[in-house]
Amino acid sequence: THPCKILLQNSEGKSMPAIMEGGELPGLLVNEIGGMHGVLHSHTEFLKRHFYLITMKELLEDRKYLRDKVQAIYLWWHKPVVDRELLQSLPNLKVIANSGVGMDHLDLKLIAGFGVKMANAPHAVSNSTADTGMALLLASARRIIEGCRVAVAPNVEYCEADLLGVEVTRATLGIIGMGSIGYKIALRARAFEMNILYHNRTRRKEQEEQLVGATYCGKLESLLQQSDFVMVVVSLTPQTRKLIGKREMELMKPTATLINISRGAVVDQEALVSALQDGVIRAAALDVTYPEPLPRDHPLLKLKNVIITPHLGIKTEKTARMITEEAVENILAALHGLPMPNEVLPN
Ligand SMILES: O=CC(=O)O
Repeated sequence: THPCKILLQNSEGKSMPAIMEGGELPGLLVNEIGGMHGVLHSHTEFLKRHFYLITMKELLEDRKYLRDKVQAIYLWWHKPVVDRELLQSLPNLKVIANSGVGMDHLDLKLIAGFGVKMANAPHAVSNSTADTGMALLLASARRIIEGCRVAVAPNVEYCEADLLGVEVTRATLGIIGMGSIGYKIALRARAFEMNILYHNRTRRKEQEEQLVGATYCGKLESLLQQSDFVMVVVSLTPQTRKLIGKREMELMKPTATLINISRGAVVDQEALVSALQDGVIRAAALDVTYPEPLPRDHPLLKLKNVIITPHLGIKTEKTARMITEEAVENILAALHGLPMPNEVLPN
């Protein structure tokens, strides 16, 4: 057990770890409590067992006292925005914990330059994100959204052939990115008897053994050429920006479906619109786009062969709770000078 788990367990319902001088709880800055961009109301009791909660509004109203008190920030859904001005205004800030795995919204070098540590929450999110990927795959293959529209609009005329979908069982799934989410997708795909290919910077022999029968494609091209479904699961970095562009879509089968559950910018969206309009690929299912949400007049919203969901990836109540627990573990570790379970370093 990580030492922080012990800290958490000890403090559950009992006395809280007193970190600041005089036994005060350390200040934790959050954007707001509840509302559109705030930590969940239902998590505040748990957070308050460990921290003195401070919202951005309170911080801006108070100036000195609260600024000195803040030792940690918990970013809920990318908020508050961490910029130089905020970092400069918090002299005792030691750690920032992010409520998810992707850190592309943060300037990691800038934050590290202030001597502030960072953590993400990779374990909490992997199951629910993999579920979202499979949900999109199945919905697109079996035309669930179109079918639903037909079913609820009683006067719509349709012929059976219009709703013929693609068979998922024993189809080939190409997973781009074999991290913890990619692995969970492969586990699910195995239950659908899918033929699994994956591409990753480095070969993951251990995962291959556990999955039995997942084949490594050192070349992305080879995965794209063979797959009926291509699932994008890599994090967004300068190396993966527009990883899937015109050329990559042209390598895919015309019957193939592209599913993106990572970040919109990993796929070249203009190239995707053309590929879908021209029948270069069959369909796309996207949980992520750029920007989010798309402007109402965006061409992707007019295409019939696209499913778009509003970044639902990690959104279940259980995952949200686990994310907050993982964040608290990381923050407590940093504040106690212990190794953080999920420290993220600038690369
Ligand atoms: O988008 C979700 C995450 O980064 O975990």
